[in-house]
Amino acid sequence: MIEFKDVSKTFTLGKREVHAVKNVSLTINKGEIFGIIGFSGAGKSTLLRLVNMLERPSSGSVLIQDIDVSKLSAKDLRTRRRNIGMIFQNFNLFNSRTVAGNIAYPLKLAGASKKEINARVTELLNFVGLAEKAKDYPDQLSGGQKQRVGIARALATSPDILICDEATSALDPETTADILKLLKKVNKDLGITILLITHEMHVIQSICDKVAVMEDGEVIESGNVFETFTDPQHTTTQRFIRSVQQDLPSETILKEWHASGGGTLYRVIFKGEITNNPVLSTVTRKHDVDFNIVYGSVRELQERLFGNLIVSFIGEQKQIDIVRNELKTLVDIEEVIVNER
Ligand SMILES: Nc1ncnc2c1ncn2[C@@H]1O[C@H](COP(=O)(O)OP(=O)(O)OP(=O)(O)O)[C@@H](O)[C@H]1O
Repeated sequence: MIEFKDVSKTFTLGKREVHAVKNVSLTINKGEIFGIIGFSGAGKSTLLRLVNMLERPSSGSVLIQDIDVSKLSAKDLRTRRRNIGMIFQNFNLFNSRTVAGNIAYPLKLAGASKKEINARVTELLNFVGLAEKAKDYPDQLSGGQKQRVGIARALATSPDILICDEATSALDPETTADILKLLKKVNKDLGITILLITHEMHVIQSICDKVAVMEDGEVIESGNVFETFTDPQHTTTQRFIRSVQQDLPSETILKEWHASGGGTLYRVIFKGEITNNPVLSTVTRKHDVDFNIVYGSVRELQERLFGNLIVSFIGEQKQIDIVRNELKTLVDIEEVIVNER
C-alpha cells in the first residue's frame, strides 16, 4: 500500500546539509495502523510529507498503491492527494466556517453537487458523533470535538489512507483515548489504512499494529508492536517503552536490595500463552528452590498477555543455576544489573 524504498531526504541550508531522512525502507500494508515514533527532529514529519507528496525524496522512491509518487506530474499529484486524508495536532480547521462547512470544503473542491455534499456531511457528522454541532463554529468546540471535525473532513473524499500528524498530542488523556477509539473505528469499519506519527508511546501501544522507531533520520527498529514492545533491541526503543511501563524497581530500591544482601535479581518475561501457566512455581518446586517476586506486572498488549517479573531465587546455587537454565527454555530470563540505566 505504502512503500518506502531506500528513501533519503536532504535539505540544504546555505552550506549546511540536513539529512532529515536516511535510507528508509518500510512497507505499510493495506488495512494496517502503522505508527512511527521518535523524539523531536527524528525525521517523522519529513517522512509524512514524502507520503502526502509535499516533498520529493532526494533519492529512493515512495510507492503508494504501486505508483511511484515522486514521479507524478503536478496534476496527477492533486488527484492522488484526494486519496489521502490528513489530520493535524492543531486541527487546522477554518474558523470562519461552521463544522458542516469545514467538512464540506474538500467535497466542494472535488466538484461534488450540493445534494451530494449535504448527504455526505450528515453521514460524516453521525460517524464522528457530532450531529448536533453542524452549525457551530470551531471556536465553540472542545479540542476533542475539533479533532472529530478534522477526522470527518479528512474522510470526506473517502480516502484509502489517513495520515495522522501528532493528532492527539494537544489533547488530555481522556480525550486522547476517545479520539484513538474513533481512529480504530475508522480503520475497522471503513478499512482505511492509517499512518500516524507520534512521540507518545501510549498511542502506539493503544492502537497500532506495527511500529517503526526513528532516530536521526533512520528507522532503527520496526515490526509488529507486540514483538517490538516485548523485546526491544535499541536503547531508544527501550526509553520509549519505559515511558509507559516501569519495568524495573527504581535504582534506589535496587541498591537497597543489594546492600541488604538480597542476592541476584532476575527479570523473567512471559509472552502470550505461557502467561497462563505456573511456569515459575513448577520449575522451582521441581528443583527444590523458592522464589520471591520483588516487582512486576502482567499487561495486555494487542490482545495478548505480557508479563514482566523481577524475582529472586532462594536455595542452593547449583539448584538455582539448573532452574535458570530450565526457565531459559520456556521464557526470557536475564540477570538484573544495577545501574543498567
Ligand atoms: N524544510 C526544511 N528545511 C531544512 N531542514 C528541515 C526542513 N524540514 C525538516 N528539517 C530538518 O530535518 C530534521 C528532521 O525534521 P522533522 O520535522 O522531520 O522531524 P520530526 O521527527 O518530525 O520532529 P518534530 O517532532 O519536532 O516535528 C530536523 O533536523 C529538521 O530541522
